[in-house]
Parts: sequence; structure tokens; C-alpha cells
Amino acid sequence: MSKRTLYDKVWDLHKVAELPNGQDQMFVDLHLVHEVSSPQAFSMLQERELDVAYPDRTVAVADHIVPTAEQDRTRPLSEAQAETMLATMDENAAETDITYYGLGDNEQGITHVVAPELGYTHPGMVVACGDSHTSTHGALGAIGIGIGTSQIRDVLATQTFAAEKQQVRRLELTGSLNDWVYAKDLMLRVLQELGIDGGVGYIYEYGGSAVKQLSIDERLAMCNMSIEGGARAGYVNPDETTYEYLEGREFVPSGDAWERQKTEWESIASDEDAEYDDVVEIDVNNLDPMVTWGINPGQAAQVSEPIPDPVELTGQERDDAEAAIEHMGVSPGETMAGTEVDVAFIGTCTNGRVSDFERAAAVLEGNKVSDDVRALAVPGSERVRRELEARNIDETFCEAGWEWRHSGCSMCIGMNGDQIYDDELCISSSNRNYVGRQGSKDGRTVLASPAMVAAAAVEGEIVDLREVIA
Ligand SMILES: CC(C)[C@H](C(=O)O)[C@@H](O)C(=O)O
Ligand code: SF4
Repeated sequence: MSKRTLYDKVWDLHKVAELPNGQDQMFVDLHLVHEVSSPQAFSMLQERELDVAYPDRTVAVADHIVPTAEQDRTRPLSEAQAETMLATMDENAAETDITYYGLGDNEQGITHVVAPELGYTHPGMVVACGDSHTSTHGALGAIGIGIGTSQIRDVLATQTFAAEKQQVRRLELTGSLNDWVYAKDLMLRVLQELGIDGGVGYIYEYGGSAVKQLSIDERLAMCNMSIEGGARAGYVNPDETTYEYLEGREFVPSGDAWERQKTEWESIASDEDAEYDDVVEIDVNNLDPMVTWGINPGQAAQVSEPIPDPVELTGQERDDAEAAIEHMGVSPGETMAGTEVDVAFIGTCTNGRVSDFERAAAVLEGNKVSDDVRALAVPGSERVRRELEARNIDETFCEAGWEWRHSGCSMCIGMNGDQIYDDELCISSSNRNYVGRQGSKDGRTVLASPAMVAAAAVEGEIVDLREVIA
């Protein structure tokens, strides 16, 4: 059989049965669990007196509600609700014998940072997690699917869940990215072009010369934001970059088994003549750094590009732009450059990896955070933090005036107390800028690459980072 995409092959290999309602029952290779979306599913399991079917395929992490400041990471947590959630996760993990990277563990961090870096995620896997950003794992040629509470219960109890096969859109990203322009910019460009609903009903396959050149960290950032475009998942076919990243990681087979696995992984990539339900080509040559100007991730523009005037838009897009401009207090026809920022945040499962901090550090070197800016650096995992510290990158941040924290979701979603206040404007390396996302209903979020966040922190306003390093 030829003409199949990676998604087709993975689907066929994992399909257990066709269900009466037309959905397919799918086997899950790796089930990731976190403290926010799992408690109810574990309760349902207990009510029915069921065990976790495959504890060795289930990996739990504490990320959303864990405090990031050193002094707040002692138990019991000062926030009663957070303590209950964390204690519940601790208990559920202990009772079911699943692997758990809890608070205080050396490998604790954000689910979608921890699993790839430890080598849990492999090409051709179905990865499921009660979290929309499970799409991240597609960077390694896996199909990462965000699932809801009843599906989490089903996966815990049976290692399978019911799903509907989606269509596949090939995103052919041609050209190559300018220096200081990253996968984050590329993805904001994709969202600007296709919108936040453009991918509904699709899985995105990313390919083309621009994608070939991306490191795994960059591919993780790109696939992470597939869900922001409405796609259920996004992936890159495995290639030499993938194998280089995987080789030697803890949960990746070695020796003969590695060779066998590699051959299998090579066969899982889309066929040369694969047929796609849709193909969209976007040229990324000459792309400037991107920023969002609005209140959804598709309301984005190059930092050199004017914010659209709603009168030139129609229908929903116009209404959305009007609401966004009002909330953000930005001016149509002008660029985002020069917009004052109050908070700068680098971290998250999108851009909280070693290379993200490295690039930001290159911008910060010899610079100081503007007096009016609060700047927070939150490594995506404790391992990321250790590696950065071993290379003194934490010092670059601290000397520039950043708070250097422990890992967690932190200000991405504000569930752990790291929040923005009033109508503060935060430039953030995260993936969502919806109203209230970072804690305050009047707060404003601008999404950008970590290097752009660092540059804005230094200048106190949004700026093309290339002006800061020049
Ligand atoms: C809390 C969690 C279920 C949620 C998600 O589904 O993605 C969060 O991680 C987010 O980024 O909004
Ligand atoms: S870092 Fe943000 S996007 Fe990622 S899992 Fe945590 S809250 Fe969700």
C-alpha cells in the first residue's frame, strides 16, 4: 500500500475496532496525565473499581498549579486548592503505580516538555493526554491528541479511546527563516493566514524546506500551536534530525533495538506519493518577527506590519478585530512596535526549552530589563533549568534583572499564582492570548518568540529584536 500519510499509517496500526457509532477505538502508546485534568477520571475509575490497565504506558506530571518560586515549593502548598489538587495527583499516582514526576522530583516540569526530553515520545506513537497541547508531540512524528475527562477515564481503564479520523492538510512551508526568526514566528504566520478555526477537521502535516531545517525544539514549538489553528494534531515526518534527537535518551531503546526501531520509524513517514485532503503552501522567506495584536493567536502580524483596520474586514473577522483592538488599546494602521509592556514572560510548553532561553540570553547579554518591566523566566522543566544553570545562562537572566524560577506552567495560564494584574500588558512566549488567560480579565497578552520577549523586556516596549542586538 502506498500513497499513505504518516497519520493514515498510525491510524491503521492503532485501530482496535470500529464502534457502532462510526468512531474507531484507538490504542494509545503513551498516556500523559497531569493534576488538573485527571482527578475526575481517576475518581470514575475508583467508583467502578477498575485498575489502570497499563501503568507502564502512563506517565504523570505536576505542572499547572505548582508554584515556581523556590520558597513556595514546600508542602503543604500555601494555596489550599492547589495543595488538594497536588495531593490528589500524588495519591492517584501512588495507588495506581504509574510513573510520576511530582513536585520535588528532579524531572518535574511541563508534561509536553518532560515527555519528549526523557524520550517517552517516539515516532509513530499515539500519545494522548487530557490537555489540548498534546499536539506538541507531533514534532517527533507521533500523533498527539488532547482528550476530555471521559476519554481519560477510558484510556486509564483500557488504554484505548474512541476517536474519529480527521482529514490531513499538508502545510508546505517553503523558503527559509531569517536569522532571529523562529518556529514561533512561522506558526503565528500560519495562524494569521488560516485563522484559529482554519484547521477544524484536519490534522496538520508540516513539511517543506523551512520545516526540514527546524530543530526538534523548534518543531515542538510549531506542533504545539497546531491546536491554536483548530487542528486536532500536527506532526512532522521523522527524519535524521528526529533520530539524532532521540538517540541516547532515557526511554529510547539502544543497541540492536535502536536499529530495529529506527527502521520501523523510517517506514512510518508519509509516502512520497501520499495523498492529502488539502495542501496549503506558505512562503516564509523574508518573514519578520511576529507578534499578536489581538485576543486570539490568529490576530497576529509581523512587527513591521500594520494592525488591520476593522473597516477593511468583514463578518466575524471584523467583529473580532473590533473587540480585540478595544481590549488591547492598540491602533489600527500602526504596527505593534512601540507598544509599552509591563511584564515579560519566557517559559511554557511552547517555548520553555533550552534553545529558547539561549536565544533570549543572546539578546539579554550586556542589557538590563527596563525599570518598568517585571520579567519572569520559567524553564519548561527542572532538567531544562539544570542545563541552563550548568551553562550559566541563568546568570545572564539574573544579571539582566529577571526572576529565575523553577519549572511549571506558571504565567501561561496563571493557575499557580503567577499572574498579571489589572490591565498590565505581558509579552509572552506562550501560545494563548485570550482575555483573562494570564489571570486578570483586563490583562493583555502579546504572543511572541522568546527572543522578542527578551528584547521587549530590555526596551520596555515592543521592538524588532534585531534592533536590540544590532
Ligand atoms: C488545563 C489544561 C486542561 C489546558 C489545556 O487543555 O490545554 C491548559 O494546559 C491550557 O493550555 O489551556
Ligand atoms: S504551559 Fe501553558 S499551554 Fe502548556 S500545558 Fe501548561 S498551561 Fe497549557
